[in-house]
Formats: sequence, C-alpha cells, structure tokens
Amino acid sequence: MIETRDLTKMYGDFYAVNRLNMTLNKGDVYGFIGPNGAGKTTTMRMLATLLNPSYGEATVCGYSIYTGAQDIRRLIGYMPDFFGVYDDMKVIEYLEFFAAAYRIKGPQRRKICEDVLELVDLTYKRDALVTSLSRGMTQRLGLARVLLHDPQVLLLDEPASGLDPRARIEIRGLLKELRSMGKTILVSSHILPELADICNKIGIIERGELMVDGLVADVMKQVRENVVLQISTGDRDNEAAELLAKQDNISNVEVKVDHLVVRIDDPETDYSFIPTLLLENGFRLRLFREEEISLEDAFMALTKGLTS
Ligand SMILES: Nc1ncnc2c1ncn2[C@@H]1O[C@H](COP(=O)(O)OP(=O)(O)OP(=O)(O)O)[C@@H](O)[C@H]1O
Repeated sequence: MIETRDLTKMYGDFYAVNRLNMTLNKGDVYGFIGPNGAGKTTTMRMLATLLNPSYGEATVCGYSIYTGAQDIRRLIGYMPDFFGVYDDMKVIEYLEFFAAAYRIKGPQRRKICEDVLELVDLTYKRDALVTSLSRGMTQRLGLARVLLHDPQVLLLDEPASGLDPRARIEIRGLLKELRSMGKTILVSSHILPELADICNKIGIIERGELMVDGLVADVMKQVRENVVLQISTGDRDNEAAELLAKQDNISNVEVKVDHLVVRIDDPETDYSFIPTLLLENGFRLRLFREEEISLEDAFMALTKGLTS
C-alpha cells in the first residue's frame, strides 16, 4: 500500500530525508519513530503529496506520488501534527464541512458524520464548539475528520503528542480499532513504547536516515544481547538454582523471592534443554518464561549516541 524507494528531500545541501526505503502492506501498522527533527513530518508530507521530493520514488495504493496525487488524496487520510479548527463551528458542523469537501452528499453525509463521531467517542460533544474541546478531544476530532471518506491508508503524524496519559490511551485504543478495521496505518511518534502494542512494523529514523526497519519481533531480536529466563519450581528453587548454575551455557542464576532469574549470554542458545533437565531431575515447573526486552531498552540500544 505504501512503498518508497530512495525517497529523499533536501533543503539546500541539508538532507531532511535521505534515501528512505520502506514498505507497508495492506493491514500493516507501521510505527515511525524518531526524535524531533528526524524527518517524520517531511516523509509523511511527501507521501500525502503535499511536498515534492528532491529525488527517489514513492507509491501509495499503487499510484506514484509524482503522477497520481489526485488518486492518492482520495485514498488516504492524512492527519498532520498540527491542524487548525475553525472558530464558531460546532463539532458536527466541522465534520459536515469536510464531508462536503469530500463530496459526500445528502442524508448519507449526516449519517457518516454521526458514525465517525461515534467511532472516536465524541458523540456527546456533537453540538459543542470545536474551540471548546480539550487537546485530546481535538485530536480525536482530527482523526474523525480523516476517516470521513473511509480511506484505506492513514498517515497520522504524532497523533498522541501533547496528550495526557488518559488521552494517549484513548488514542491508542482508537488506533487498535482502526487496525482491526483493516486500515493500513503509518503513525509517527518520538516515543517508541507508545506504539509498542499497536504496530507490527517499526522504523526508526534519525537525521533523515532510516536506521532500523522491520517487523517488531525481528527488530527486538536484533537488539537482544542475552536471554533472561524466569523459572520457578515452587518450593525447590534453591536446589534448582544449584543444578542450573552447573550448566555450561548458563551464565548466571539469581534466586529471587518466588522465582529464579537465569541468564544466558549467547542469545542464539536453544534453551529448551532447561525444562527437560529440570523435569528429568524431579522438579516441577511452575513458571518458565523469557523476559521480554522492553521497547524502551530497544530504542535506547538502537539509537545509542545518534541523537547526541
Ligand atoms: N521548509 C524547510 N526548510 C528547511 N529545513 C526544513 C524545512 N522543513 C523541515 N526542515 C528540516 O528538516 C528536518 C526534518 O524535519 P521534520 O519536520 O520532518 O522532522 P520530524 O521528525 O517530523 O520532527 P518533529 O518530531 O519535531 O515533528 C529538520 O531538521 C527540519 O528543521
């Protein structure tokens, strides 16, 4: 649904976006992560056909951004990081105004507006003035606006920025809902964990260059330096610790209150021998799981030194 090839934007001799290659297939939710000034907005604006690249190519829904701007605009919903709302307009009027711009006519217009309001949970504000909405509500209204024409591809530039924790959670919930509707979504943020449980793909952009790009699970593997397992054998953890500490490929065993923390330095090690070993030695297994690497740690590892 989105494909870029060496997409580049220069301002003078400064590369705002440098040879960007990314692919989003139908239904992908791609978390586009990078610090301020990394090139996220510039990329989104090029994909939305609002900014001409210096060179490179990009297609959206099969149309080139150079020759298919009209078709692309019909098929995407682009929510910029900052957008104005008109004074003296009620929420429902605001949506009807944009629905009219999308040439949605007649009784269908009102119904679609009511439907998207419901989707973003703003029905109770339908007659409020847009200027009276909180920032979180305004963001949700912005999302409602880009959903009016039922686009298949959404480009969402920092939809959760500047929101309090509750409003962020609401936006996340909304993105999950859009994902389950099968939309293809490119969503940017400068905070990786914010997008953790929503995306199946992530890209990390730094100073215009895509440093990391791929499936969330693969990216996580890339940054894994060792394996940490949590194991419990019930009331025999001390004995189990002694046995495990003797194994060659286990680097360290720590006894915690109700479980063991077992570290294996080589992340390629097949650790399935551990449950077998414990069971063969008469232990019961109450808990056996790998500690997940947090996205925050991954982000720090992947961008080490790049932002300084
Ligand atoms: N019109 C312009 N003229 C010159 N430089 C620009 C212009 N627009 C953007 N830039 C520069 O390009 C770089 C990328 O900007 P961009 O807005 O894409 O970053 P971003 O990742 O979206 O950042 P943020 O998280 O702050 O929105 C920045 O260094 C910015 O200063």
